[in-house]
Amino acid sequence: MTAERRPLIAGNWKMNGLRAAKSELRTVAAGLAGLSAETMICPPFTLIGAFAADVAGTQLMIGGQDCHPAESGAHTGDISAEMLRDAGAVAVILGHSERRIDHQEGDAIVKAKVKAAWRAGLLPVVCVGETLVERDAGEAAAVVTRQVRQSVPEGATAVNLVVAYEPIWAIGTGRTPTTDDVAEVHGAIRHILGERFGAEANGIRILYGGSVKPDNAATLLATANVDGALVGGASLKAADFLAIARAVG
Ligand SMILES: O=C[C@H](O)COP(=O)(O)O
Repeated sequence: MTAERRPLIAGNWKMNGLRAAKSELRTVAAGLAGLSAETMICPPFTLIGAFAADVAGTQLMIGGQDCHPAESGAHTGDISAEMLRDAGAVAVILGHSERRIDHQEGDAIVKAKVKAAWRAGLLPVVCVGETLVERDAGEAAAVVTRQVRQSVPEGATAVNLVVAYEPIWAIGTGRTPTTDDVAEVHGAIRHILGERFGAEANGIRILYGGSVKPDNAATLLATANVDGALVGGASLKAADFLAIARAVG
């Protein structure tokens, strides 16, 4: 991490959480005072409005987990970036591997969604990551580089883009790459961002995600070019999420 990249610890609740989970959110918001990291919780769509109202005035931000590329229209079941913004979200996770796999989302649609996020004034957190087969074939850096090239539109800057590296085989499994492997892939992401966006790339935050827990957070967060974490399971427990946020040096 560098002085020019403020660490971001983001929690992705995925399809978890009912209204009663507000007490967990309040515990998180109340525990953030004095932390150096920015923090964000991305609950399911159904909780965004209530959560955003609840944390107003605190340093905890609320984000969405996906959006449709269009502003409005005949897209049953979808949510636009403008709707997220209207509900109180300030950011949106895009291209998560669970979206890429469950909903067959490719880089082109992710790119269109990033443009939608920018149109609505949301900060996109663009997820990339390799499968275990690709990792074992030595292709992790190449796969992730291609995803960044094809998922991120022209016009990315230090303030309008966050990238999250999430090796698919590390998500929810308790397995993590070695810090050398994380550093290699984050270095590759920084490199392709630099090729495309010049000096702006030095300010773009690159998060690591995949089985981040209180006991491994400090090591992962101290790795070169790791500017924060995208936390799944451990973000559902306020104590664990706060412990991860405190692990930022
Ligand atoms: O978006 C978060 C990731 O998919 C990581 O999930 P996890 O921390 O449960 O492995």
